[in-house]
Amino acid sequence: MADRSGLSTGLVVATFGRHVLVESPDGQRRICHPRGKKGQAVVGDRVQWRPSHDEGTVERIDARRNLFYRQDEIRTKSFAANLDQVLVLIAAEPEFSEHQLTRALIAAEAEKITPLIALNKSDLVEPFERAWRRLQPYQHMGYGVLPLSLRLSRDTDHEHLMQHLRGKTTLVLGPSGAGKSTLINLLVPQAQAQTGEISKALNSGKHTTTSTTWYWVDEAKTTSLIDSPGFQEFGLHHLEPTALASLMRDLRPHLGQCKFYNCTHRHEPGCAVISALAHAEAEHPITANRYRIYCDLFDELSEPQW
Ligand SMILES: Nc1nc2c(ncn2[C@@H]2O[C@H](COP(=O)(O)OP(=O)(O)OP(=O)(O)O)[C@@H](O)[C@H]2O)c(=O)[nH]1
Ligand SMILES: [Zn+2]
Repeated sequence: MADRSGLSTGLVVATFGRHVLVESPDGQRRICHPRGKKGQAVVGDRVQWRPSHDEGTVERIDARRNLFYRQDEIRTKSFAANLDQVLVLIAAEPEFSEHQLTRALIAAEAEKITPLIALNKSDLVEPFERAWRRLQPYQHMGYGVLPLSLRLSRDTDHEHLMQHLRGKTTLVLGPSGAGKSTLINLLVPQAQAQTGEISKALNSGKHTTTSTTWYWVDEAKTTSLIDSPGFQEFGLHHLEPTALASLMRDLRPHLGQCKFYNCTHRHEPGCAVISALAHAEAEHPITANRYRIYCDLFDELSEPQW
């Protein structure tokens, strides 16, 4: 419904280039174009839009609770907003990257939302045990790890997943081959149809294919998933390198205990983080892998941005 200024509210459910698909509270969807060069709306944005013919223009983007960036080799770009949760789906096979996992956890921590890790393919017993062991430090840090076998235990997995997802907007992130499509099709059986509809709407408008997409899981529209095909890594460039350690749950307990108040924890004498590295049995251990990832990210965030 339009207000007196002629503006209607809506939710951005897909994006394609600078154009967005906006869903009205009554469920109607239409393509909206940005007004001028103002900020780009992303999936999850609540917007004020104005109809023009059978399309519309986005006039305003409502204040965001949070904003997430994705990154590839070339650039960083905002792509999702107003999330409640990030679900990192990894699997026994292919072997997951701790670097990617850590980036996801840091991106979520920076926005004060709780990430959930799901480890798929528990039917592949040996690789699963290996992967589970690799995740032990993360469980120790307090992250929940949900074991799944989307192939063998669909019904129980469905129930367990829903216990975590119900009532929330969750971004699903997973490296290729972990089972992300399987998971989305399990939770949103009509996902392919929804995507088909979106492509149709876009093709008729001569737009390119959609990237990030919002799916309603339930008819009452209380639970939703966001899928972003090809999405592998969060962009972290909006973070200061000096903020990194406080966003890593294993490093955080050591902060404030280094000799230098502005310690970067990379080479300084009397560094509590470096000293924790040497003591695997400490109350808050730091693994060599996590420390290396910290150093890599510190360097990455210290590089100038173009
Ligand atoms: N063994 C086993 N295989 C599974 C399980 N879940 C999914 N797979 C298989 O893993 C492969 C990848 O699953 P997809 O759902 O296509 O994975 P994806 O993450 O969407 O991968 P991309 O399409 O490459 O992005 C498929 O061959 C699935 O059948 C599981 O629980 N156990
Ligand atoms: Zn230090």
